[in-house]
Amino acid sequence: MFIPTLDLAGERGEAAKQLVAALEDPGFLYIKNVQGYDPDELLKHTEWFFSLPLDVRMSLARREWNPKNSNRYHGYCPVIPGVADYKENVEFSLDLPQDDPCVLSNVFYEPNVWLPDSVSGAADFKEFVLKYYQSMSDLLLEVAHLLAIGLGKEENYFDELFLHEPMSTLRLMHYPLREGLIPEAARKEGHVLSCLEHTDTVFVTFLCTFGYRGLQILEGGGSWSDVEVIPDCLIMNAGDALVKTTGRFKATRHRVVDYGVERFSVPFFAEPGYYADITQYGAPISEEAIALCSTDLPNQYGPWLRERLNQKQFSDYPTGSIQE
Ligand SMILES: O=C(O)CCC(=O)C(=O)O
Ligand SMILES: [Fe+2]
Repeated sequence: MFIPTLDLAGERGEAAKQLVAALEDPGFLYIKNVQGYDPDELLKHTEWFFSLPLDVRMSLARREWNPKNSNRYHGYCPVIPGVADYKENVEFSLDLPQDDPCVLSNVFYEPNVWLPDSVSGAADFKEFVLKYYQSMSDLLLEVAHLLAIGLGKEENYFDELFLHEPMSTLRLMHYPLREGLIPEAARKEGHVLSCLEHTDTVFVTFLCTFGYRGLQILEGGGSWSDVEVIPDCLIMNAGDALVKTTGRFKATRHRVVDYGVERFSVPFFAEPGYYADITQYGAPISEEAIALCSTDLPNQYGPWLRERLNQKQFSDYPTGSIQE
């Protein structure tokens, strides 16, 4: 399948048109010339985290996986035995001060969890994660501006979504070599999957897969197509919240095939603020948008996300784990 490339160093009007066309179909694109994006540095820090002893990683685990901890939404999620997805990840969001009213009242804004400085390398890791998070947040704003221009609106048309404590999530992922029995649910069309087919729930995702193959997207005709790795480009895809917000575009289904090699990837899930109204930007025109908008789900992003995650039943968010 042809996946177009958006060049952020190119002419903005042209880039805006390309962005809209790519989000329409195939719903995936490459982005090149992203400021602050250095995959080598990102891989170094990602590998560092997952090479820590399991008990150190588990010290950041969400309460679901480590009852001693209070964090429910951010932090570490280990490989879950018996589950078809075979991955571990650690997640970070906006680093708000502990006494911020959002932090005190809302599980989605709970503080990030960090390793103590006594763990050698932890301070560097934190500094890098915050820096990368900021680069991806800046990228989100630029993409939102191009999207607005491409739709014939004022550049700041979507800004309100992201002005107040955006909930974006940075996830560092590791797919270790599989051990033990492979659950039947992980076997599809002669492949073993390490991440099952899904759409992303968020606005858009900026994904780094380093040099690793394995990512596949579902084509209109129903067959799966490999997403080729292009060095120095991020992969971007549309999520359910973009479809709901704009009433158009395509949250393309994707999955990861296990080729029997260890794999790392880093998605940045770009998200509106908890209270952002995600219904106000346009009447639904795509079939998918009509389906997403016709439900009686909440219109504010945070409550909507909670419902969607509960509906989708991802293995890392068991129902109830992120209730208020
Ligand atoms: O690991 C990848 O390449 C993709 C991961 C993914 O799709 C996700 O975490 O939503
Ligand atoms: Fe995904």
